[in-house]
Amino acid sequence: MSHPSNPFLNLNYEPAIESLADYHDVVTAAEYPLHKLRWRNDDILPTLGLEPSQVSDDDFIEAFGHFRAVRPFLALRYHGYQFGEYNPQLGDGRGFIYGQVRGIDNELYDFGTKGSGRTPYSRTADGRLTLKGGVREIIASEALHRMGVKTSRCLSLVETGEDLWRGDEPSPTRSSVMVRFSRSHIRFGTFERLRWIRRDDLARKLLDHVLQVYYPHIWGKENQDSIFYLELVERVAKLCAQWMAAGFCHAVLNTDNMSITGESFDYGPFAFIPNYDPRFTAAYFDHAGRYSYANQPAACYWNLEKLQDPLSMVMDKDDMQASLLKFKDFYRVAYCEMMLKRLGFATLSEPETEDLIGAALELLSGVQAIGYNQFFVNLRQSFQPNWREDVGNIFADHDWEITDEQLPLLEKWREVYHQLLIRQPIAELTNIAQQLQYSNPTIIFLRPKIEELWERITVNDDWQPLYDAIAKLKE
Ligand SMILES: Nc1ncnc2c1ncn2[C@@H]1O[C@H](COP(=O)(O)OP(=O)(O)OP(=O)(O)O)[C@@H](O)[C@H]1O
Ligand SMILES: [Mg+2]
Repeated sequence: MSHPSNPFLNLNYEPAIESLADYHDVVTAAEYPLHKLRWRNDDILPTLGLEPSQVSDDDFIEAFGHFRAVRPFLALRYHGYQFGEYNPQLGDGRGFIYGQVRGIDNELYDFGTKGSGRTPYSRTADGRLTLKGGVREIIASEALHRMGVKTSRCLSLVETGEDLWRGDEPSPTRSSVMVRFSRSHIRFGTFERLRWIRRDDLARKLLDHVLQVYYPHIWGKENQDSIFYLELVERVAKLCAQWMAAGFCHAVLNTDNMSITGESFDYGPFAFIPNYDPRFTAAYFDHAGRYSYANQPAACYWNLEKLQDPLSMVMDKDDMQASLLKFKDFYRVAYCEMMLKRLGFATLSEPETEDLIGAALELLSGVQAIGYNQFFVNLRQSFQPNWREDVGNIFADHDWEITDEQLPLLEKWREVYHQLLIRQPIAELTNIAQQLQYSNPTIIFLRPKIEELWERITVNDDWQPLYDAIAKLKE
């Protein structure tokens, strides 16, 4: 059954990482008893120069379920620090690069699989992805994308009809294979492996590749390596700030899950925080809270610092350390920018920004009954131009359970917000309302919500609630 017209098989794939030869193994895809397309991300197709109407479900299944090949499948080699311990036995154990293709934005993108079968790096594991794991990854990436986080997306999810056994899901559980659309699958751990095998030459070659493809504005400049590391620090700090503002806890910030492009990916035991609790920890196995919500900036900093070891094979370490010290400032600027937007403002003066964010976090921290993202949704939905007229109008009809002792926290926030509104011209109020809509999607994917959607799938095989929930992100 050949489909010469399948648009995915006719894209102009580029042998980018493939031509470098030293960073992958060629592997084969698993064959499955079933191929049911459960998710196709039509939002991504225009970036590939494709109209959704030109691409059939069968096209998706042929390319990303049967894995009809255009280029060789490449399982990438990498190591990584996992919860602080170096692990030289990693690598793509259940995925490969299906192909790399240039978007109409002229950026190079990866189609990377997850759950596509065993590879030389699978160790004792099955090379598979659970259907629930696939669904959760779709939810995380779509929600984060909507909230302005630089993230990979899921291009497709195909259910594959196998029984899988997992400790963290009622088993047997259903299987799937996902194709992820991402800027790059080159991880910090890709460089760490080169240090372990003591190959300065390969580190140089890989870094040149990274610069040419993902940092072309730096490539060829004097001090290009130094500028690269500084920009990576900035990108990672910014990404981390985006997670924090979104109330997102990634849960597994190991160096094999850190992209060299500063893009967020690999959504396993992640969670959106229910309320503002800095110690919130998403992974049940993270007993020490290493990757708790509030530890994420420190974890990213630690990962960037560790990356200096392999990069020092080709560039100066003291110079990198000096750049790393700027992490905090980059983080702060990006965090304030994101939070301000969520609160309705494009820019404010520095003291105004500090006051507003400070009052919001004090309120959310002191009144745990107000959900973190719920607060921003309530703000979006309650905001009225008449808030400017009288502080008493602000959240006048809220239904949060607030005790008398907690009331001053709300009063304080109201006061700060009111003062800011007074200083805005009246014409600015529509911009605030728009900004609130833009930055605060009304659907929040807390764990009970995800479980509810999964329940409908697992009990009734009803996928509509999931599709509806994701469509709601567009509002
Ligand atoms: N079911 C599995 N079969 C084979 N290898 C696996 C399996 N689950 C995880 N691994 C491997 O264990 C390591 C850590 O897994 P982790 O969950 O961070 O990555 P992943 O989710 O598999 O992939 P990615 O980081 O690309 O999203 C990776 O090398 C991964 O390939
Ligand atoms: Mg991973």
